[in-house]
Formats: sequence, C-alpha cells, structure tokens
Amino acid sequence: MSGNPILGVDRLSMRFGGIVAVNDLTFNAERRKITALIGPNGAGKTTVFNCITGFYKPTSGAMRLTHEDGRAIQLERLNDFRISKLAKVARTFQNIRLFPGMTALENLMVAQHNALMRASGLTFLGLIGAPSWRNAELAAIDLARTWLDRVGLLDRADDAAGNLPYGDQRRLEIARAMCTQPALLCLDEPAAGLNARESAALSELLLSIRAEHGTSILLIEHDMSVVMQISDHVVVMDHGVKIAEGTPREIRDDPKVIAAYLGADEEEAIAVMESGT
Ligand SMILES: Nc1ncnc2c1ncn2[C@@H]1O[C@H](COP(=O)(O)OP(=O)(O)OP(=O)(O)O)[C@@H](O)[C@H]1O
Repeated sequence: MSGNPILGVDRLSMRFGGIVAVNDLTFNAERRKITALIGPNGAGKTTVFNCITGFYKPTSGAMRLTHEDGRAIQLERLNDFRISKLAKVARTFQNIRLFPGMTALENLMVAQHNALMRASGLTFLGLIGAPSWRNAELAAIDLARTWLDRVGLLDRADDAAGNLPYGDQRRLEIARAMCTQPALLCLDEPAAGLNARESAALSELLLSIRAEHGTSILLIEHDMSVVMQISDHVVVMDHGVKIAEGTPREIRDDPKVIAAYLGADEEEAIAVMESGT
C-alpha cells in the first residue's frame, strides 16, 4: 500500500443491544484505489458502510476522510447528509433504491439536487429563470447524460427507472452516485444478481471510474471474480472482526480466510487448499 489513505477507520465498534456487529475494526482505504471489504454473511460489512455513510452512529471508534488538499473530516461527528455534502462520500445499497417512477435521466438529476438548489438561490433564481440557474441546470443535464452514456443507458434516458432490466438498474445506481462527483464511492454488493457477462462489464466500469476520474472505491462484494479482478486491497471480516487484509492473491491463499468462508477449522482449510479444490 502506498500510504495515502482517503479513509482511515480506527477501532470502529458497533453494537446493537447484545450483538457486536463490528468489533474494534481498523483499516485504511487508499486514495484512487479499489478496496474490497469481504466476509461471510453477517460478518458486519454493511454495518461498516452504514457507519461510514452516517446511517448509524458508531458505538465507538473514529473514521477520518482526508481530501486531496489535506482537509480531514471526522465522519463519526456528522450525519448522513453532511457526510455526502462535505466529505463527498456516495453510496449504493444492497437493494436497489432508485426512484422507479422517474426516468433514468430524472434519477440522475435528483442526485444533483444540492448543487441545483445552491444555483437556484434556494428557489428564487430558478423561479425567475436567471441565467446562472439555467447554466447550472444545463450543466446538470450534461453531467447526467455523460454518466448515462458511460453506463450504456443513454438510449434509455427517458424510460422509467423501474422498467429497466435489473442489470441496467444496478449500473444506473452507480451513475447516480457518480453524478454527485464523490471522493469516495461506497458500493454495497454491486454485482448481486448480475450474470457473468454483466459482472465482467461492471468490473470494467469500476476500473475505468478509478482510472479516469481518480475516484477511490470501497466495495462490499460476494462475487469473488469481481473482487479478485479489480481490487487493489482486500479487507476480510468475520463475526465483526478483521481476520486478514492484503492483496487479492494474499487473501485468496490465506488459510484464515478460507476457513471463514468454508466454516471449517484452519487444518481443514489448508487441506482444501493443498488438494487444489
Ligand atoms: N439494525 C440492526 N439491528 C440489530 N442487529 C443488526 C442491525 N444491523 C445489523 N445487525 C446485525 O449485525 C450483524 C452484521 O450484519 P451486517 O448486515 O453488517 O453483515 P454483512 O456482513 O453485511 O452481511 P451480508 O453479507 O449478509 O449482507 C448481523 O448479526 C446482523 O443481524
């Protein structure tokens, strides 16, 4: 790792009554890299996302987002709205959360609500059709169309989001998040429900987002082909704790990781690895 983290998670814990969903978790996500957070069902991955994005207030611990100019923001002190606005953290959800009755283009315009509200002078400039407002609106439409094009949905711009095939809706969610021009893009199982061809296209899209926009990506994903192909760094959780981290290759060969996924003990896992199955 290069040592230029955009996100530093430090001793994060989250309890729900007697359940310790995340227990003393520490890791970094490097700038302009793809960091994957993996682990078996119930490991605590989505809870980590919910803490980073302000949906949950962590029981303890700190999460520092450092912008390119050195400005650091303690995420645990902010609510979700301010995390998205000030820290420029965007996310997608495990279950698609588009506005199904709005068109694909409208979904991407809604994502730019903050910028448009500012440009409208909190409505007044918009009402009188001031040039500054019209320019901002045109820029927002332009950005939305650029992202529709990037995810291959420009020809579906005027279709209701809810009528798009499942894989298209997943890509539209990513486009919507990118319209907020995030510094850190958090994706919760973006490949869920996709077929092999769609998963490969998703991998290409995420690699191009990293390369062309320099966006840092934090990814929860069960599809190991995607994780292995695109991740720069992988953090593995089990039962709320970090059990390993490293490159995809290091993780793939780590007996603790294999054991966690197989639900087997370490000896069994090594036997599985050595048998090459
Ligand atoms: N709001 C909540 N209230 C109570 N328990 C919760 C809550 N959210 C998560 N949990 C519990 O915390 C643990 C971790 O859940 P979490 O959803 O973070 O795991 P995960 O790794 O994302 O799982 P999956 O891969 O299945 O999505 C689970 O035992 C879950 O039941």
